[in-house]
Amino acid sequence: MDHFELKNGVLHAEDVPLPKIAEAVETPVYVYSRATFVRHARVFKDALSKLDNPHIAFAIKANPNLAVLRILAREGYGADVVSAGELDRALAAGMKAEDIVFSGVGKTMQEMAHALEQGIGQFNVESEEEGIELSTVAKRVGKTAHIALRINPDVDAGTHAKISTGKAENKFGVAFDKAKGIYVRLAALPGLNVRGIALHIGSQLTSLAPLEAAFVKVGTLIADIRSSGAALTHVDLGGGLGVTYSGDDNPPSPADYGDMVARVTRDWGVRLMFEPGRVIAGNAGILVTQVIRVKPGGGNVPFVVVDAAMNDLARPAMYDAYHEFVAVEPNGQRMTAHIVGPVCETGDTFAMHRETDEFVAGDLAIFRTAGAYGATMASTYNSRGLVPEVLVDGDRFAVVAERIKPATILAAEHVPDWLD
Ligand SMILES: Cc1ncc(COP(=O)(O)O)c(C=O)c1O
Ligand SMILES: N[C@@H](CCCC[NH3+])C(=O)O
Repeated sequence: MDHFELKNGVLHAEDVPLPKIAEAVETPVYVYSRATFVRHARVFKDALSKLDNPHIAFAIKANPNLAVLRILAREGYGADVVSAGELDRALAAGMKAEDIVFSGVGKTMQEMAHALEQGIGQFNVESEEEGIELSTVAKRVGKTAHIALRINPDVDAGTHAKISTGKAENKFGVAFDKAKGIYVRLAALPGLNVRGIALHIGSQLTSLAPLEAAFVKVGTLIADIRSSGAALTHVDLGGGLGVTYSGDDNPPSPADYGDMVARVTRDWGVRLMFEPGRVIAGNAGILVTQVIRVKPGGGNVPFVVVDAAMNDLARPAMYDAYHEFVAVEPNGQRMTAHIVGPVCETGDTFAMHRETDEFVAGDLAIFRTAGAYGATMASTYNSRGLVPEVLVDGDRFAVVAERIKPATILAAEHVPDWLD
């Protein structure tokens, strides 16, 4: 259940009719529900209630909007960041530096220094080389870097290849069989407090089995590392829990996930950390769009051309992802159509042969489950603007990210004198 429902035949975000937002802000526009974010944050936290003081760091790559981060900060969430830009957003939203974890294979030394100066809680170090550089930077700025070593458990997460992160051929983490040696060597370096292990095997996981398999491997590694005399007090289990995009999906519930984690980690004696992204944000947002026109297509299946495109919502083009597409004011009739955007790419196709509400030019529609990896992955391809974001709270709403118009982007470009 989310907070985007039909009331008197019109889709609402909480208590706000979507046509009202479309009229005020124009389309396309991302719309978020504060109540849904809060509910998801609490459901996930409750699912971990059997654990002793778990740390939850929202993976802000999923939705870095400042207002969204403020909601989660108020729910006691920290952040998982992958760049200095994300770090600064989390801080700007009111998240405490000590509650922030810095992941990513390509942290630069400047980013490391910046994060240390801010007092960041933990670096999830993804290679021995990175750990050595971090030691150098920590000494230089006179701070201690608390680190977890990200391991690559080489398990198949059973998700789309482009969002799988825990197979040996993926770029993330250090090889499982090298982890103990790297851990022990990094622990001897100055400026580092090597305190734990991190892992994250992939996103949109619809089964707990690969997660459990990876966590069991971590259990053996913990014992192995401790047997060498090294201390290990923290384990970051990452994110990855899937959400429902279509009725055919059946992702595990946060409660089932929490039970599995409690069972597998019972004897670890560590503080557990989590990095959920999609499960918090996915169904807390939609993309509102308007039908530009309906044109005939081959085999009598029409194209419904909408004003949103692959540059606004990249997931269907990148991962063949399914997003439910429904009318804001359904007339009760149905049609089968291809749903496409205006961008000049064949891949700018949201759905083929989709059975959906009947549409004519001018109708409003939404793509559901667009709150995670939606606005944040937008680009300006085809010199289109960046879609605005609106946050709804009960019967009020606010623009929480403005539309960046093509003219603004054009104004940031310059023709050098010597071209004249
Ligand atoms: C290191 C890391 N942590 C957390 C996440 C969040 O994942 P999800 O949105 O699937 O929960 C990701 C993205 O997959 C990630 O790469
Ligand atoms: N962008 C991806 C998820 C990436 C996860 C990052 N490790 C998606 O939309 O599904």
